[in-house]
Amino acid sequence: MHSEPAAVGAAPVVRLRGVVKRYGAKTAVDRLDLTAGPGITAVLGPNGAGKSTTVEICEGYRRPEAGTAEVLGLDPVREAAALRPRIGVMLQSGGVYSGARAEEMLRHLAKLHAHPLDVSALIERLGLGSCGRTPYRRLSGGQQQRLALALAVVGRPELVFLDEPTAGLDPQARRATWELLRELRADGVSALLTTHFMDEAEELADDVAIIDAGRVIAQGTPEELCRGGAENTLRFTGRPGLDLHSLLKALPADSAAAELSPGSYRVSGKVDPQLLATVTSWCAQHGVMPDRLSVERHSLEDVFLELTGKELRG
Ligand SMILES: Nc1ncnc2c1ncn2[C@@H]1O[C@H](COP(=O)(O)OP(=O)(O)OP(=O)(O)O)[C@@H](O)[C@H]1O
Repeated sequence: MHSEPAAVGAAPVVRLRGVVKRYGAKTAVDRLDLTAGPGITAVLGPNGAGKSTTVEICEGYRRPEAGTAEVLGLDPVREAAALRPRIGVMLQSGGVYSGARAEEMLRHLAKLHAHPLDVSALIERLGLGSCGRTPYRRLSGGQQQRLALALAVVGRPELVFLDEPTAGLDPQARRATWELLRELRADGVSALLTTHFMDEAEELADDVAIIDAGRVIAQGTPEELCRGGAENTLRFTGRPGLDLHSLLKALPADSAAAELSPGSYRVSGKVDPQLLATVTSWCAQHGVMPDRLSVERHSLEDVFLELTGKELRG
């Protein structure tokens, strides 16, 4: 289920090959291959899968023990001086002087770039208007996080790295963050983000890479992953006690049918238009009116669970 990113033919913004990173005896990243094209790439994985380490390697903060890393065609460690002005990094709170005020910091950083975003609009967009003059240390956790995002993008980088950009934000701030990232994408800014939120990946990402135990185990658009990773389910209600052996005889060999509770049926397998037609035609032959007939597509969450055997939050 490994496929190239959405923008086929476009130069990758990130290309990792055989990357290994160990912390003592612990192999955090294990011969990892990842190609991210332009647009938004979400990296999903259970706790401890190696997501942050992978992003830190791309940012040039960690040097891999083996393998190669290329970001915008450059080596993030050896060519850091050339790369830094072209990327944005969302730092955790440690990177900011605690007495600095939000707006001052943004205006200062904007001046260092040739084509910065409009600072006032960015402050407004991220709901930082009321705290523009507040020293950093007095901002709430959510405000500090939104400011970190603003600082990462104000210089209009070609590529921005975001490690769990919306963790801990309220729903409104999450939506505002998504909208900002979509606008930036339309403006040609690419993003590589880690997230624990499936809806974030489904809403935002052009491409999703699922990491487990230090390796990319699946990659594709959310649609590709949902289509390729799992079977779908068809549900209907009818009168209780239908002859499921007879129904199964009409269905392809790899299908299954069950009466979950009296009168509530589930058919699983390769649910395609042909299977749907077979079920409804079998119902017609047996005088059954299939009420509440629905086809449920597997979500990214189902695919993730199936591939990793783990919930997103460990
Ligand atoms: N500085 C470090 N020293 C020792 N071990 C580390 C260090 N940083 C990470 N690890 C270990 O390496 C593995 C991968 O960690 P990493 O933070 O990259 O995973 P992650 O997917 O980002 O996890 P999470 O979702 O919990 O943030 C984990 O087992 C972690 O405990």
